[in-house]
Amino acid sequence: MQSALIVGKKICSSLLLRNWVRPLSAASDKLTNVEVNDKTGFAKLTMNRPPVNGLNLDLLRDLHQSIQDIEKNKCRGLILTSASNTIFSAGLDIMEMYKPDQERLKQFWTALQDVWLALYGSAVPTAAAINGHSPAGGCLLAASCEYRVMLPKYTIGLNETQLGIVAPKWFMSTFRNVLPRRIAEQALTQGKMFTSDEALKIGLVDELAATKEEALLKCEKFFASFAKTDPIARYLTKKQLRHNDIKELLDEKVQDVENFVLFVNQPSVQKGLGLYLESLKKKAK
Ligand SMILES: CCCCCCC/C=C/C(=O)SCCNC(=O)CCNC(=O)[C@H](O)C(C)(C)COP(=O)(O)OP(=O)(O)OC[C@H]1O[C@@H](n2cnc3c(N)ncnc32)[C@H](O)[C@@H]1OP(=O)(O)O
Repeated sequence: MQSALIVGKKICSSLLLRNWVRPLSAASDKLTNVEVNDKTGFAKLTMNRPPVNGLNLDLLRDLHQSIQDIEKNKCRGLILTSASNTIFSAGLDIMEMYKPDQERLKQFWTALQDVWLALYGSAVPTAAAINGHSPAGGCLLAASCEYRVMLPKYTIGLNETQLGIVAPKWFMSTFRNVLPRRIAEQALTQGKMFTSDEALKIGLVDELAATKEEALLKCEKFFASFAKTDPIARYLTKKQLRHNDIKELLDEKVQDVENFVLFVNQPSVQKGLGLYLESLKKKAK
């Protein structure tokens, strides 16, 4: 795993946080980066897997570790964002699902479940500064946060049905937690990708911002809105509201992995994924 915790722009060497600092590998190898503002206590968690922040096993494991670290350090807010100028995250790395190694496939799905459980259930207030396109798994991450600020002229949505695949129940509950049920149902069945303006209109994002810096500031302003609330009361309220969604996955975690493995291995699904990958590569040329 290759993520680095940086406090106040420099690697933290205080006694309090010494255990936190995981060994740094070469900068080009880092998949996530955490910077904590030591004045505000807000953590910025940046995904950095070029070109599109495809969520592969390694990035998911890094994300999970970083979320846990932020939580353990009792940061006062977590802002999820991307190092790319145009892509928040392209969602699941389809290469993990196409002609997969079976053991890795299980680990991959388990890692995604763990990231979702940690982010959706986080005790720390969470926000996403969506500074680029955010399809499928990218949208799942953003929607798991409590607040979203998006830059203009990008797209966001759960587009699974357009790929001929079915988003699992917990993807859908995450959407339903943000959107009115009827809009969620239409969007999910159509596999609709929303422009930033459309996303704002339906409430999939809370605000638009002209730049990433402005988006980060707006996320911080959201955290500041909790200044007069008790953090434990705040967390317990969030926990109760999200309890059923979390419990549903926890109760079926192993079965959910089995369902995923079974689904992915179907010849028709493999064929569809292969064609989709080809179309992405053709488009890139
Ligand atoms: C099978 C059972 C499943 C059960 C449920 C699973 C739920 C699934 C959730 C998911 O997240 S599935 C993934 C859905 N994601 C997408 O549909 C996004 C696809 N990508 C795009 O739309 C675009 O790439 C983009 C994100 C809008 C970026 O466009 P841009 O023009 O900037 O870059 P590209 O030239 O298209 O891509 C660069 C490079 O990256 C490859 N790539 C893009 N997305 C993915 C991906 N999701 N997985 C793997 N690889 C991806 C793309 O092919 C290009 O590769 P190269 O040609 O450079 O090798």
